[in-house]
Amino acid sequence: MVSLPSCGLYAITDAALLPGEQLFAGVEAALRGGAAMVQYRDKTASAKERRQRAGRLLAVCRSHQRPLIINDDLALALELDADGVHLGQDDGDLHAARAALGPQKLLGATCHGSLDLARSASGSGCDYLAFGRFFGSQTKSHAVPAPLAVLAAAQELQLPLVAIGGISLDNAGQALTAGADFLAVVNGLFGADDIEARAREFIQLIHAARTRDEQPRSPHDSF
Ligand SMILES: Cc1ncc(COP(=O)(O)OP(=O)(O)O)c(N)n1
Ligand SMILES: Cc1nc(C(=O)O)sc1CCOP(=O)(O)O
Ligand SMILES: [Mg+2]
Repeated sequence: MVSLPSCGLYAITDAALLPGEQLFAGVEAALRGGAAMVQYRDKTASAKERRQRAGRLLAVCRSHQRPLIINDDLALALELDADGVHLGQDDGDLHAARAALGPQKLLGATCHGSLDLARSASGSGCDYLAFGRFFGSQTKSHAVPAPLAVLAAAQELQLPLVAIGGISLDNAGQALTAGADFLAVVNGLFGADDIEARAREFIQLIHAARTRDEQPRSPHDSF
């Protein structure tokens, strides 16, 4: 059983950016670069192809002891004994998913910019809450915009918070400062010429933000 890290880079696959064998090489590179978690997201392949690809990705992730989350498809996650599933608002009931997965597997939910959705997801036994999109996304340009302030508001739920949507090296700091624990990235990671190096760059930003947060306040601080 691979558990959820406390923070990090959440690498989400894309069939157009990673065609054919590039899917496996790209995910391997992201993991070598230090990605904390991988999501297999594929809106175009057949059910058979998705089963084959997800099975191979699971082996890749297992070799790095990192969780593989299946997007949308609880049945596939259960069939493959993957590490968990990510469900959006139209992807099925979260309570039922938790019951089917059991307590050990990971369940993530899309909460857009809504604290009410986040509270409900938390009550359904989710392991992390995803918010976004925070920036313009090439992968999903029609995704509903969300304000960064929802990340501060969601701290009350005491679950890991995932920021998604148009995240790049240039704006990642804003999401981290606002309270994100994980950066979920598609194009900003898998669109890079050197995926491993890009993953390392994101992780440096995440670690820098964590280190800043953990620094004790100086006696000269005015707050
Ligand atoms: C980590 C993470 N956050 C949000 C999503 C989006 O899920 P959903 O709203 O179901 O949209 P699709 O990804 O299915 O298009 C996600 N996949 N992962
Ligand atoms: C899959 C997805 N969900 C979103 C949401 O807002 O729920 S945004 C998004 C696309 C993320 O890809 P990129 O990092 O390329 O913008
Ligand atoms: Mg979905």
